[in-house]
Amino acid sequence: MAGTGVFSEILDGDVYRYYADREWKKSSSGKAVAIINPTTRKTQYKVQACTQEEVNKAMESAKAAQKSWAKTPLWKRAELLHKAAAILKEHKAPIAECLVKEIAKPAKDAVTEVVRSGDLVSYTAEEGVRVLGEGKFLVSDSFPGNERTKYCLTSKIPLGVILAIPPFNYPVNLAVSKIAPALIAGNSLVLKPPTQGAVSALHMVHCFHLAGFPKGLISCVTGKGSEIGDFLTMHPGVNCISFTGGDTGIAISKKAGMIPLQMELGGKDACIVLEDADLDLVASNIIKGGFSYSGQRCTAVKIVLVMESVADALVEKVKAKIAKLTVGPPEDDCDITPVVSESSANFIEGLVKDAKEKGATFCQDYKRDGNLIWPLLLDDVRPDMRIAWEEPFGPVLPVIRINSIEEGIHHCNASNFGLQGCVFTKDVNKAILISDAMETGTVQINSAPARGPDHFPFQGLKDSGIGSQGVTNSINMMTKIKSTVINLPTPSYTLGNGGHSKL
Ligand SMILES: NC(=O)C1=CN([C@@H]2O[C@H](COP(=O)(O)OP(=O)(O)OC[C@H]3O[C@@H](n4cnc5c(N)ncnc54)[C@H](OP(=O)(O)O)[C@@H]3O)[C@@H](O)[C@H]2O)C=CC1
Ligand SMILES: O=C(O)C(O)COP(=O)(O)O
Repeated sequence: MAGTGVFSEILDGDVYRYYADREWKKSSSGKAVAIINPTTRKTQYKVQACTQEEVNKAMESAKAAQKSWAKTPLWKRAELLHKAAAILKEHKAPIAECLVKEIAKPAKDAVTEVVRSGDLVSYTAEEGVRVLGEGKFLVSDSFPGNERTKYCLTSKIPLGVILAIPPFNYPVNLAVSKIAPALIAGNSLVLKPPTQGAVSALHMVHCFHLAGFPKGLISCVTGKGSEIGDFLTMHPGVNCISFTGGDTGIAISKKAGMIPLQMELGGKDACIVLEDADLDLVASNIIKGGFSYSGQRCTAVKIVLVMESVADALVEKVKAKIAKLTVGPPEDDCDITPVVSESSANFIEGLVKDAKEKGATFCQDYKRDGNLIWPLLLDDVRPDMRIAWEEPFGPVLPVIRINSIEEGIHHCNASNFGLQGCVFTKDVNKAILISDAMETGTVQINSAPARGPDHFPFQGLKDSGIGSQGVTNSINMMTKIKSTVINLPTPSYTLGNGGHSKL
């Protein structure tokens, strides 16, 4: 159970402690932040509201700890990460329980998130040993005008202190996808978990604590982003920010100093359906892509752009599948569970009302009970409706009927987002042309958008992000290249087999 057994030390009365200097601490603020269970809409957990002084202290400790961590052999860093991964997987049940209670993730998906996170940490340890164990050797005579007098040795060095800020929808997985690359590369890390999801994240951090990472290397400071967010992101002790979330990321990137940024932000992933597509395959992927975790994924299918000639048939197939989705509490492992907050449900409802007023066809009746919104397919959506452009982050999916592929591509590219997209057709040549024309970080051919497998590059164009994630890219992003150049007084050429260089 959450907060019991090995996790009992992270709880103080009914408030979870924050983590710094290898200790679980109570904030001197004396204040707590409530975490509301999306299903019951009652306070489920409480976490510390950390102060600016506590953030300062965590930054100082992170800076000091990073220096000795960078001197720890790579294989030892990897060993500790493997240990943390095993502990995380061993404790998947209590962590999954937190995910169910804090963010209403369906029970089975909650377990999957923890297991996937353990796998990600192990994979990062293995990949780090390979990627960071190699550098480059360059010689000067390949550039015009140079003799072979300079040998350049490059290696990847850590950046320092990484600030990691994940969103509510994957508070464990999108935290470890930042923590593991940071640590394997020799950085230290300060984590600011999302408020909804903070307790799951604290349990995950305790698994790293149990693995034995040194004092100060990892800190987890809790509190509302609106209160401590700016102080964290503008802190002079931060050398890199890895953020996943919404428009907040755009504001952060304007305020942050001259440090590397990794931003994974929102998306309006389009699903373009051509006339020759396998409509059963499309319908299954629309269900998986549009409605899993109630549409609260940045990579969710957020708009279907289907050729008019097959639209009726596709809509019928999707309707039939929606009718089979189970709706209810995450504990019962329902397909559709309450969205994360009342304000999110209100926002979704606003998009639905706007579509209604402007004449969209409702394939189901709109139904809502508290934060629970029944899955809804909106047909005949037009570009003047908000839902054609805005991401609901909920179980509501618009369909726009198109008369040409160009129309579909135009709609996709007119979006301010550019995360992923997908195209369904049996004609692979057409699919490649469409993929090239879509202004998104990834295009999936004949499958719904998805971030995983976690070692694949993951990036957004336009307002969807800066940089690229995925295990290898994150390791590279959290390092910098350092060169050492050996300057020879005279050119030196190796002559190869049988040759003799006169010294
Ligand atoms: N591209 C991607 O991979 C993903 C994108 N998203 C996008 O994120 C949005 C929903 O997620 P949500 O968690 O609500 O996103 P938010 O941007 O609201 O929050 C993300 C994180 O930022 C923190 N935060 C809030 N304000 C600040 C601030 N001023 N400075 C620093 N940090 C701050 C939040 O903390 P707190 O919770 O305390 O407010 C949370 O940890 C959607 O738009 C979705 O598309 C979501 C997941 C993945
Ligand atoms: O945060 C998100 O929504 C993602 O990064 C999507 O991940 P997924 O495609 O694995 O759900």
